[in-house]
Order: sequence, then C-alpha cells, then structure tokens
Amino acid sequence: MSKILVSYATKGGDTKEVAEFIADILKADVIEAKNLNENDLNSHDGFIFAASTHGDGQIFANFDDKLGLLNQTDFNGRKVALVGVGNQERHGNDFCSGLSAFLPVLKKAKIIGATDANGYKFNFSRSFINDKFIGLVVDFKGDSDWKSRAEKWAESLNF
Ligand SMILES: Cc1cc2nc3c(=O)[nH]c(=O)nc-3n(C[C@H](O)[C@H](O)[C@H](O)COP(=O)(O)O)c2cc1C
Repeated sequence: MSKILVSYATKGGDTKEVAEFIADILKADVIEAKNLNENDLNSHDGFIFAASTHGDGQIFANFDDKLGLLNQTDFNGRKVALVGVGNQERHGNDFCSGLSAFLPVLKKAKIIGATDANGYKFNFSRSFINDKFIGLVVDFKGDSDWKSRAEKWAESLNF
C-alpha cells in the first residue's frame, strides 16, 4: 500500500481541519508544512499538499517557504494531489489562486485530483486551468457541506 503524506499550511486553522479530515479518510501521515523536511518527502510514495490563499491571491507563507524544498525534490513520477482553501464570496477575483504556486515546483510529479467548478461562484482563480481546478478547492467558511465534497474527492484519488 502507498504511504501517503498530507502536508498543510494554515493561518487560522481552517486548512489544518481540512487536511486532517482528508488524512483520516486515507489513513495518511500528516505534517504541518513549516516542519516538512527532505526526509518526509523521501519516505512517502504519494502526497497531498494543502494551503490556504492569503494576501493578494498568494499561497499562505508557511508553504511559500517550502516551495524551494519541493523544487529540489525529485518526485520521479510520484503522485501529488493539491488542496486549496479560500473564500469565494470575499475573494472571488482570486479564489484559491495561491494553490497554483505549487505547479512550477512539482516537476516530474504526477498531479492527480483535478476538480470541476460545480457549486462554486467566482470570477477568477489562477488555480482554474482548462475548465478545471488543479485540485480540490474548499470554501471553508462559505460551504457548510465542504466535508462531503472533500470526502468524495479523497475517495476518488488513486494513489
Ligand atoms: C488577508 C486575507 C486575504 C485573503 N485572500 C484570499 C484570496 O485571495 N483568495 C481566497 O480564496 N481566499 C482568501 N482569503 C480567505 C482565506 O483563505 C480563508 O479565510 C481560509 O479559510 C483561511 O484558511 P486558514 O485558516 O487555513 O489560513 C483571505 C483571507 C485573509 C484574512
């Protein structure tokens, strides 16, 4: 069985809750991104990286600080799924845009788990590419049903 690591960055705890919920379903290890190191990356077969969007559509700083580490990692075809947490009503011009910061540093990874925009209303997101979000996006404060969305998504992943 694949050994999966969920790593998350959160400002106020929303992304932590989402990450732990998903990790529980997949029986995955969980680590906060600020503690993520090379050893963690080398000892797992598949990954879920979860980050909220802050600032002007930026990935939350604690994962921004780890993008260099991810860039140096040879994912060698290993699978990575992405989770963005944001707020479509207040930040509909950049809904979960920060998630897109992972794309340039995940060279050689196989990115899985793209989703469609069903149920969302937003103007723009840098993470919405070719009519798909590049991963799961969660409107934590605006979507009281985020758990069923996240559960379906987690169960659909083929690590
Ligand atoms: C200053 C600030 C800027 C934000 N900018 C965005 C944004 O550009 N896009 C978005 O989707 N959400 C944005 N949000 C909403 C947060 O991503 C959202 O509240 C999220 O649930 C926070 O998760 P966290 O507690 O894990 O950091 C912003 C929130 C704050 C406080």
